[in-house]
Amino acid sequence: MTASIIDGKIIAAELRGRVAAEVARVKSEHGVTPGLAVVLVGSDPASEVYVRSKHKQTQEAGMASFEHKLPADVAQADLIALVQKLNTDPTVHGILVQLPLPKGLDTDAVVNAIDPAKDVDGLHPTNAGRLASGMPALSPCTPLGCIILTKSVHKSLEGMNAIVIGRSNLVGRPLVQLLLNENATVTIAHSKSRDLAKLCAQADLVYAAVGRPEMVRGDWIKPGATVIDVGINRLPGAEGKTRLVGDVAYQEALKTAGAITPVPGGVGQMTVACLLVNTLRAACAIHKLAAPAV
Ligand SMILES: NC(=O)C1=CN([C@@H]2O[C@H](COP(=O)(O)OP(=O)(O)OC[C@H]3O[C@@H](n4cnc5c(N)ncnc54)[C@H](OP(=O)(O)O)[C@@H]3O)[C@@H](O)[C@H]2O)C=CC1
Ligand SMILES: Nc1nc(=O)c2c([nH]1)NC[C@@H]1CN(c3ccc(C(=O)N[C@@H](CCC(=O)O)C(=O)O)cc3)C=[N+]21
Repeated sequence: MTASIIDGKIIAAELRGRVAAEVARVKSEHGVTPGLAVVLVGSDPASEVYVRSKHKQTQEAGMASFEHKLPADVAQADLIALVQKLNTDPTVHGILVQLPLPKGLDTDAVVNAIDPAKDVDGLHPTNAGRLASGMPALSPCTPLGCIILTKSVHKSLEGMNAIVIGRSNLVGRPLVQLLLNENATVTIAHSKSRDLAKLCAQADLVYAAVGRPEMVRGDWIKPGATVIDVGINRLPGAEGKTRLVGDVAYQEALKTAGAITPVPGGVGQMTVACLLVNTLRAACAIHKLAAPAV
């Protein structure tokens, strides 16, 4: 069997189209232009890929995009002061602080300083707690994108066996919560899990969010399973360039999976599109408008 390829580019473009239409409506009917502020401290290769596409796509959707680049040795107090300024800036509806932060900065303190109403990454404990309690919340973009991609293959995830490999606050944990909301049966694996291959073999849905290039092998995958590869790993490529690979051995998995996301062109595309969705949602909630139809 050769897996069908889940085209994140197309699915994300459709979603961005719906966001752009709603942004145009909110602007003309209510005079509100949703605005996203991105804070990048120092330089991290994975973060830079993300920042590039975010800026462009935010503007293409008709939103305002603000970028704040700070040096890696910025003082904690100055970073928090910037977040607090963005909290009170009426043109900003979404605040995203790129992670990981350079050593020496207290990530929890920075995330906790973000106004939960503007927390488009869904990282603030208020949003994480609301999601875990089954309440409406701003949820992290990558897990939201994973669910949309899965639903492009399976209308309902009810009763399906899912495995999420990785338990970070940004990806693994919130993805588990969203899968529970879809009534999937979820196994959570991490660096201390035993016999990942055996755990994977039982899963109809495999989510790899580890940060280890091609760790998940083709023969771990149950024939016909849907594989969602979250990993973005940069490896040295031809002619001194770098190439991106996922956490799944793609060529191997193609042979056993029923459907699979490529890297690039899969989950990463959806992360940016869902960030636009969250910014639009935040803007509507802040201005007490009805939730957008996206
Ligand atoms: N496509 C996209 O839009 C995005 C992609 N990413 C990518 O996704 C990947 C994961 O990101 P993120 O969640 O932030 O990473 P983290 O480093 O925060 O978390 C990695 C998780 O993987 C687990 N892990 C590490 N080694 C193993 C192992 N050998 N076996 C099983 N589990 C293991 C860790 O377990 P433990 O908790 O025990 O340490 C941890 O829970 C990265 O490649 C990142 O670049 C991230 C965000 C968005
Ligand atoms: N607070 C915070 N929130 C995040 O969501 C967050 C973060 N920090 N830090 C870095 C990681 C990584 N991440 C990516 C998102 C999209 C692409 C993306 O657009 N990928 C394209 C690749 C484009 C190319 O080829 O260059 C694709 O996969 O098709 C990549 C990486 C979000 N992250």
